[in-house]
Amino acid sequence: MSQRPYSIAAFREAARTLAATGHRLYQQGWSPATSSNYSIRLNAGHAAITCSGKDKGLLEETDIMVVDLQGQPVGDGKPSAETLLHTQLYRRYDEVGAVLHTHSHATTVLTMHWPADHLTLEGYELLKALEGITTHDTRVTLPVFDNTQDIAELSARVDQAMDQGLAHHAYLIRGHGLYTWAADMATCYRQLEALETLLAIELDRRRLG
Ligand SMILES: CSC[C@@H](O)[C@@H](O)C(=O)COP(=O)(O)O
Ligand SMILES: [Zn+2]
Repeated sequence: MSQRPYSIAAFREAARTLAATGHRLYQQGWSPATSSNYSIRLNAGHAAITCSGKDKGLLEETDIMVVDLQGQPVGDGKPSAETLLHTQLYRRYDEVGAVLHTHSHATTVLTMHWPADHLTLEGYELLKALEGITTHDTRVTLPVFDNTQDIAELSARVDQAMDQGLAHHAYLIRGHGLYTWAADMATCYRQLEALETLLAIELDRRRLG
């Protein structure tokens, strides 16, 4: 009998956390129409991730599966179409323990209406919700990558940008959404909530002119 390459207890806890996270993010309006994907690292070589095409407002523990860090399924299930954007982060940074991806109104309008390849958040107290930031007197630059259906190609572009020192807490994909990552899900959720709130504020401020 072959042994699972991860702890079943760790998987069950991750599946519970991911399902609850989906409910919260759906209620915020940041994960509509089956969009978004979420993951938690299980160990050095595996992550629990949402299966593809699931309604995040109704997400269940059975909608979570395991992939290796090459993005290959371990066991049954069809992993998120964007799995490689998660595994790129887990492979690159040993300290990353959770990844969240959302499709909010604000990230979509900001990246579709303004053609810039980055978006800057500066001077906001809420930036202190991001890992490692201790003052409002700071600037966070989020790279904006053009969207594609070739996720392997996009994950290579993200990796190259990180080689150049870009993308410390999060990045945006044009007309698509936000990816953010942190050491654990509580930190990652806090960071996501801060970023989505600040991006909605940024959109309002630009509308006001
Ligand atoms: C339903 S449109 C959104 C998808 O194309 C995709 O961007 C997404 O976030 C969800 O894909 P999934 O394969 O369910 O993880
Ligand atoms: Zn997406």
